[in-house]
Amino acid sequence: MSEGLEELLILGSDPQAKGKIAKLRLDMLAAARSASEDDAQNRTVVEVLRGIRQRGDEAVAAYTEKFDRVSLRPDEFRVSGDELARAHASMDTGLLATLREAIENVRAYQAKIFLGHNSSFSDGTGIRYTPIRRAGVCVPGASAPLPSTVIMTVVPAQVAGVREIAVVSPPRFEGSVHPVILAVCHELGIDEVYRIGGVQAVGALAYGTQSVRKVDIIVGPGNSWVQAAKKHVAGDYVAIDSIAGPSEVFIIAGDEADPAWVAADMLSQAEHAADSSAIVATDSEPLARAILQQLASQLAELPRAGDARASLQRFSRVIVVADMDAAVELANEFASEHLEIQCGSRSRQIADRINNAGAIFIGPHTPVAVGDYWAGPSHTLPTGTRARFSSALTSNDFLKSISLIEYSAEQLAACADDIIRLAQVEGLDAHARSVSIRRNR
Ligand SMILES: NC(=O)c1ccc[n+]([C@@H]2O[C@H](COP(=O)([O-])OP(=O)(O)OC[C@H]3O[C@@H](n4cnc5c(N)ncnc54)[C@H](O)[C@@H]3O)[C@@H](O)[C@H]2O)c1
Ligand SMILES: N[C@H](CO)Cc1c[nH]c[nH+]1
Ligand SMILES: [Zn+2]
Repeated sequence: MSEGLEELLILGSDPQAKGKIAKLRLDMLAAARSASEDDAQNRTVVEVLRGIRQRGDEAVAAYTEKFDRVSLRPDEFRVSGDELARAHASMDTGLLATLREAIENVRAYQAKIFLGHNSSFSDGTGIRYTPIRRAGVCVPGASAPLPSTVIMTVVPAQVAGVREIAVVSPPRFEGSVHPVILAVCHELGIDEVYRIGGVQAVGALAYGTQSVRKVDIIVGPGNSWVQAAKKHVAGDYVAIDSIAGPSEVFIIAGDEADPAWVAADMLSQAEHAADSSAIVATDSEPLARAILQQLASQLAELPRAGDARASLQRFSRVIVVADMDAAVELANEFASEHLEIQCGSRSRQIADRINNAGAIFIGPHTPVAVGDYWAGPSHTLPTGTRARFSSALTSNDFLKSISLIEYSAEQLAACADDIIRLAQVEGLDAHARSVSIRRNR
């Protein structure tokens, strides 16, 4: 048995297994929901947002100093065009070629699934879609700078036709944003980039300050602070996408799965941050034990082992279930951001039974990294069981629709009595009159 990781194993035959799984889920839920309760994080988020609303730039600078330990004047929030161009010019050409291909994959997929096509029907109804005018995009930069997130958020917005896109990312790289993040922004034609992050950046985008113009929608992943802030401003000040917090993977593995591959995929999400999660459900106890052994040996070789070990200990388990039905039930209950199915030829059939997941990765050759970087669907995905009601970020999230109704005199005459009857039953006489008054014209 692998040293130090035995505690991750939950055997279905253990009388306490149900309790252990329920506790894991509750602990994860509590962490994911913390900002909705009256707790310390919530109080800080409210205080920071109030500061930004009342004092604008001055508060953004003060909280950037406090939380990011970077001192910036408001006229330094925005990254200059020169810095963006320099970052782009100094990018390795091989990396640039790879990024361009990833961008094309995302653009092609987001265009294929785009629903924003106007319709007008012969019955006098129709719908017109318009892109949201101005979007703010959060790009993580504290645990690790994530240039891929620029692609996975900006490209869907561009496909939808969003005219103005402002990117925010914390100033964690020599007081600025990581150059590859800047280079990708430049490559995508984004020239509005701010070296601010966390709650203060979400507040600046939501309310507007002297140097940051208010946006209409804020999207993108981030730590629990960023997501808590998005939740606070949502609906009143701006729209948001989903709550896309600390990364998660749930893996359904059959005895045909390779334990080394399963362990590698667990670690690939566990390394994101100390509050990430990686859970396996398998009907094979020998596989479960082999995965734990692999986890221990691969963890020892991982540069970001600290975060990965912490997230393994907090929110990760290898659960031995009675059969695949039980694994499917657990997967639907955990509603994970990423769901991998490594069950050989049964994988696709099992995938058909999943209702709750941000994205499903089917078969042994589809590690989450394929979606993180390459395939086309956005890697911005709902976490904390919110895949029960939220979805991956897509080009469609940047659309709003306007309903259209245009009746002729004949159409109105044909339904006048019915409308009048419905208005009268609600006691709304003026509604009824607005129809009857048109009758004899
Ligand atoms: N669900 C998804 O789609 C998805 C995609 C990519 C990344 N992620 C996740 O995004 C997260 C990115 O995390 P990150 O660490 O890079 O952070 P981040 O860049 O999202 O946010 C960092 C900011 O949080 C603020 N902050 C940190 N601690 C604070 C505190 N104690 N009080 C007030 N503010 C505080 C600071 O301003 C800091 O700049 C990871 O958990 C990763 O797993 C999720
Ligand atoms: N796995 C993350 C989403 O939870 C996305 C990402 C970016 N870079 C690497 N991975
Ligand atoms: Zn990842």
